[in-house]
Amino acid sequence: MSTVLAQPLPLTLTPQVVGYVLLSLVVVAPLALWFYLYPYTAATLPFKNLRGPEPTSGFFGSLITVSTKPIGQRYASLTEQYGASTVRFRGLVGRWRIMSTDTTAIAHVLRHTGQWHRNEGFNGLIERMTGANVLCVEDEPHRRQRRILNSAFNGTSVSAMMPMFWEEAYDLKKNVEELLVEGQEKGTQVDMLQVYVRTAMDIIGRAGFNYYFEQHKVNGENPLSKAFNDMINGMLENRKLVLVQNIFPQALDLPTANHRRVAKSRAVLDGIARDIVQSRRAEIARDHISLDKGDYEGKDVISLCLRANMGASERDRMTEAEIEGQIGALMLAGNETSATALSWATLHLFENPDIQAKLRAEVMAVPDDEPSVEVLNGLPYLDGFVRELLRLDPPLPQVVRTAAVDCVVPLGTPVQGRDGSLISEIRVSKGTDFVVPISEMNRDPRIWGADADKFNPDRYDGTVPRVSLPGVWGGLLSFIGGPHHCLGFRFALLEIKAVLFVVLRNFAFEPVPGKQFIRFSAGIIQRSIVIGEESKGMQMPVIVRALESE
Ligand code: HEM
Repeated sequence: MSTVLAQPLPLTLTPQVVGYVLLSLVVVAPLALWFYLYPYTAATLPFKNLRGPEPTSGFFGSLITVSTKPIGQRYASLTEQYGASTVRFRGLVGRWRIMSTDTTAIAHVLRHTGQWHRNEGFNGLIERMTGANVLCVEDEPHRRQRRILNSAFNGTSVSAMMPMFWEEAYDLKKNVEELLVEGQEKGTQVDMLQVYVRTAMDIIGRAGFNYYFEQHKVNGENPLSKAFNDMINGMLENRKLVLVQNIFPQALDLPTANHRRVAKSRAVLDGIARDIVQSRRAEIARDHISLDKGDYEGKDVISLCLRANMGASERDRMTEAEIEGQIGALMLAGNETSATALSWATLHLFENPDIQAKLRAEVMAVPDDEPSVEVLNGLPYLDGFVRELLRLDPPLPQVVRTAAVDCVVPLGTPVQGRDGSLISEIRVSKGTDFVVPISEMNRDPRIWGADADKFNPDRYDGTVPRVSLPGVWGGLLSFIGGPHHCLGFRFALLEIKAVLFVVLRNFAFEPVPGKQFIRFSAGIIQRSIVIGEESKGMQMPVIVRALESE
């Protein structure tokens, strides 16, 4: 038995020892981290046989090369260059990404939500802003929340929202009329994106939780929307921090000024959300609202969720905090998406006067100012226009999934590896990102033909045979597919059609001379930026003329 070994080592903090410790912290630790992030992950990469570009930057990997290309062509050059539908490249801080245009691989990743989660940093960001809602939870909590929410977004529930969509669309008409300068026969320049953002917020407030934002009246200064916008700006303003948070979600806990601002706005948002849910619950308890009533009252998403929750077993229910959290989720998911789509619709209208005239003729021929859902959905050219709009300009040009476990992705068409062998499935390790290139798939000439980049609402007349993409709607990926597919896709389609119906019957759109647009996405949404006016952020200036004046 050795008593010597049990003695603690005699360690005196001499300047020399302190020097060694500091040296290891300053030199050895970063070296070890660098070695792990780059040479080690490259050597042990399970899919190193896949082709792909070498990184151009240690921090950004190949992201700069990819993201400086126009949306819709970001990955096409990679697939062309490497002659493969599936390529690998480095993302931020050495993290590996796979990008695939193989429909089997995409369908597999979108369907297998137990293996493929949304990015951890993204989920963390959303949760910090709006709570643990459907936008950022995974696995069992997601299935549970989604089951309750589905009842509010099925065809019947969304059709019942139609009277409210009409009210809001006609409110938009009134607001645009107020913006038009009298006597300007050639029309007035209006930023239609601003108009649509306010309308979409009004719509989501009423349809989502029976709340009146009245954004046009209050100039966007409603307390809830103000707290919400302030929170988003606080979270996204510091772009460097956003990048770091994406890789290290722990950075969300740093006591920065922006994070304090987010916490403050979040407290306001939570307070209002709590009041809203209590009011909806009180209305149901008083049986003030009956779902049998023919009117719109009580059919908002939160009221429907509360009812579905009451009917669910305890295990399947949403918690109080989860229900309140859906308010932020709806504001986040249902505002800019629809508004951006409408602003791109306006661009396609003024860029294609013939299409604008044909579409106007179709909607003008409808005798009713507020047609039924069936009549609206039965307008073939409007339907083709909306499909073409969401094909060419999906508000979310890509989504990214991250492997939650080591797993395998099958390929429909094998690709040739670096060693010349054929790869028919890809083994990936936990933490690998998978990019679903929505825009590229929606514009792929192999699927859509040689004129894939052309805006052509007539391509849906049923005569062109084409491969269907694994999306929930229209054979497109715009609302993606699988258990995380857009919950609000029926809602968005009716909303967009109702607004287009009203604006086309009342206004004509022409381009503002000299203004050219680029499609830009630094984050999630594809925005419209005017070349030379980048500092103004996203906008859609257009010349608007009231039709009665003709
Ligand atoms: C044209 C408009 C819209 C487009 C193109 C769109 C597209 C998408 C896409 C691509 C996703 C998947 C995101 C991901 O998983 O990374 C998504 C999710 C979602 N969308 Fe939409 N969206 C639109 C409008 C709306 C509206 C109006 C609402 C609500 C009223 C809504 C509610 C949601 C929700 C709650 C999710 C999360 C679903 C889940 O993870 O289970 N969206 N949307």
